[in-house]
Order: sequence, then structure tokens, then C-alpha cells
Amino acid sequence: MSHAPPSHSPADLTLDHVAIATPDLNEGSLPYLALGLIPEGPDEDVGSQGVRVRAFWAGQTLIELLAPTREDSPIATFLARRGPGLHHTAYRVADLDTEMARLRGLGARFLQDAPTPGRAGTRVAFLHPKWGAGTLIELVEHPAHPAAE
Ligand SMILES: CC[C@H](C(=O)O)C(=O)SCCNC(=O)CCNC(=O)[C@H](O)C(C)(C)COP(=O)(O)OP(=O)(O)OC[C@H]1O[C@@H](n2cnc3c(N)ncnc32)[C@H](O)[C@@H]1OP(=O)(O)O
Ligand SMILES: [Co+2]
Repeated sequence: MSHAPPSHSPADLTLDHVAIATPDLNEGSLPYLALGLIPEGPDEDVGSQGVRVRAFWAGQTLIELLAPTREDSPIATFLARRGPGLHHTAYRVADLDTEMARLRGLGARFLQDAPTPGRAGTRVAFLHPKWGAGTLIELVEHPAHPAAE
């Protein structure tokens, strides 16, 4: 028997974005433009990650296209090893520090000791893909998160 989606997941987590690695944002945008998705805003360079980001709205969730802006970018490494495609999933949390401490208490492995700058001025943290059962999982702090309203 299938269950209707709860208004908010038990942990009050909602999917913030699905990220896709691409060598070229214009080329990577073509399927999403054909699907009719709307760009969220102008492209954004995030120097700390060595990426240029283009986001599209898909309902309340974003498709985050990532192209490398320098050779040592994690996206450049990913593309060299795996080619373009799905890179990570990201969830919205109201308080990133609290959530990191909670997950660390459950044995989670973060790739950084502390949150780092993300797209649109967010604070983000990444969990190791091995802990994520093969998926790179990102947490994005959204103070305007429904739980915080
Ligand atoms: C602008 C910010 C934006 C936002 O949302 O705000 C972003 O999302 S920026 C996104 C780009 N930044 C990052 O991804 C930062 C976190 N990533 C990393 O630190 C690395 O990419 C890392 C550690 C996940 C992988 O680095 P690397 O490939 O050099 O390490 P390994 O080769 O040792 O890989 C370990 C292990 O993980 C597998 N792997 C690597 N990348 C992924 C991935 N995206 N999804 C799933 N699995 C991944 C890799 O194959 C290795 O597995 P193994 O079985 O040993 O082969
Ligand atoms: Co991301």
C-alpha cells in the first residue's frame, strides 16, 4: 500500500536540489529548457568550489547544473572520471550546525569540518559518498525553511 507524501518529511527535510555535472552550462541546459524548466536566476560563480552554477526550478526543487571553472574543481575531477551526469542530491535544513552534530552522532562522515559557502549565499556541507550509500549528499541551510517559520 503506497503512502501519500507527508506535508514535510519526519525530519522536516525537503529536497533542495539535484545537481548535474556538465562541461558546458549551455549544452547541459538543453534538456531542461526543452522540458520547459525556468532558470532560477543568473549563472553564479562559486570560487570556493571552482564551479559556475546555473539553476532551474522544477516545482519547489532546483536542478543545479555545475560546470568547472578550474582544473582542480571537484566537478573537473568528476567529469574526468565519470563524464557528465548526476553529481549529488541536496536537502534543506533549518539549522546546519545542529543537523551536522545530530548526524555525526549517528556516525555520519562529513567532507568538511564546518559549513562552506554554497550557491546564493547559502551555507552547505557535504557527506561522504561512502556514507551516502554511493550518493554524494549535501545539506543546505535555509533559514527560511518552513520549520523555522
Ligand atoms: C556552488 C556550490 C554548490 C551548492 O549546492 O551550493 C555545490 O553543490 S558545489 C558541488 C561541487 N563540490 C563538491 O562536490 C564538494 C564535495 N565533493 C568532494 O569533496 C569530492 O568531490 C569527493 C570527496 C566527494 C570525491 O572526490 P574524489 O573523486 O577526488 O575522491 P575519491 O576519488 O577518493 O572518491 C571517493 C569515492 O567517492 C566516489 N565519488 C566521487 N564523487 C562522487 C559523487 N559525486 N557521487 C558518488 N560517488 C562519488 C568515488 O568514485 C570513490 O569511490 P570508489 O568506490 O573508491 O571509486
Ligand atoms: Co549542490
